[in-house]
Amino acid sequence: MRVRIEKMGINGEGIGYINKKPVFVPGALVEEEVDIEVVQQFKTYAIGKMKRVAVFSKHRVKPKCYVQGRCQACSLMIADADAQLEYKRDLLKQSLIKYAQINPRLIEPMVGGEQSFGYRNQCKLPIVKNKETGVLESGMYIPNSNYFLPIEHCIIHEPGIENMRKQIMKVLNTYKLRTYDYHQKRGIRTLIIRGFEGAFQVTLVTGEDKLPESMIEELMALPGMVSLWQSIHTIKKTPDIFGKKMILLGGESRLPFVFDGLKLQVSPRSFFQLNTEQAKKLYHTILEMVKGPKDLIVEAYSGIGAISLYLKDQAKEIIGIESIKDAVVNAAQNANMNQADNVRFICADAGEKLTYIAKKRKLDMVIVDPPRTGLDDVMLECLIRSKVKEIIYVSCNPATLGKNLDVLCNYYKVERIVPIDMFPNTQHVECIVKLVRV
Ligand SMILES: C[S@@+](CC[C@H](N)C(=O)[O-])C[C@H]1O[C@@H](n2cnc3c(N)ncnc32)[C@H](O)[C@@H]1O
Repeated sequence: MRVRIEKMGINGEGIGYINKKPVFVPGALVEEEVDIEVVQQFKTYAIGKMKRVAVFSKHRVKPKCYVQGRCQACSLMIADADAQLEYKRDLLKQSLIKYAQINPRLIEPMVGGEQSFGYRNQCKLPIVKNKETGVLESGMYIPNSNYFLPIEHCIIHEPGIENMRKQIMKVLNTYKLRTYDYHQKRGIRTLIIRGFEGAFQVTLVTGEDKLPESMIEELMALPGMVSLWQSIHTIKKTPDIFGKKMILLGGESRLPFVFDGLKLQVSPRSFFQLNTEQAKKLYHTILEMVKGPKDLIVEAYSGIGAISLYLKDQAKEIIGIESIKDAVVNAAQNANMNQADNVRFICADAGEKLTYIAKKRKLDMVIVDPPRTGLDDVMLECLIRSKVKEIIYVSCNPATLGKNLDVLCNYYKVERIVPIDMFPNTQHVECIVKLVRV
């Protein structure tokens, strides 16, 4: 069956129509005509498997990665960089129109980056033993399946991370570690590496294993190893990658780095932006939107406090709220290291704590940077009741952003929408929205 692709979907698939019913075709691009086989039929849509491209998009390029299309992380790698920016802006536009009837003219051009590859400063990869060779391999589970795809080399990770990953895997294999066994609660589950400028923090997520001392020494001797952790994680079905128990195996407990003049440090379980260069543009745009001195700014979902500290000269007082304790401890130390006496951090649920603060204090501005799930009802209710004059909403999910804006736009006017390409080659869309109370 031949289908013309009309637009891109949120997972980076092409969308065409058969008898007005949308068909999602992974691997197809807008303006292409593709021959497909319909492999799944649902009431309101279908899934098509591409057999052949009959008419190619002028933006199609040969993917640089040998597992592109199989690992499914970089679905837009088959398009040139300019087309990717357009597709993502269009995805954002579709969501904001669908959920919140936002005027698309407010959406500015997407801010691209210089680096389309080698930008990711962290990897989180499951480890599985190859049944034929007995070798431990790091890779990815294909979404919605149990199929493990070993990834020898990922061109999205920073080269230093990839180099470290290969060296660590060599050591793990020398010591013949086993893959995690749910019954025995032993073995290795995941390898997490975070790195900045040649310095690395590594976490081995395992069962209740006692790791060999000589292996720890070998890992600590790897060039650039600054901080080595073990995370004991024995819960079977959970989206959490880290376990509750963390053991420092060697080196520093935190990874220090400099971000655009700020001295920062981060613990394994704390969040920090994955694309350092684009994060500078993200923060710079927020700074531009803050516009001048305020009395009180609250940053909800503040991670290690980087946005609050970036804005430290913009307000008499800044309060960050974050639910992960390690991140709050990092943030407080980061404030100290940057002599930011006017910035403090609280460990709490953002919606609940902001509700409490808003009852006592007048808020000039609230910055929210929630996870993909967006703002919950407590936070939305609080923002509406607090009558805060300005909101800056940093979003990594156009769908939840759209749904949240639908509520907020009864009280706020959208002033600017700036999409930033934090994850080139993937379908992920990040953007910043400035809202002003009507
Ligand atoms: C997208 S990150 C933003 C971090 C930070 N703004 C930055 O730029 O580095 C979202 C953060 O929200 C935190 N978080 C998630 N749910 C939360 C909640 N209910 N209350 C407070 N913080 C939460 C996460 O731990 C994470 O650090």
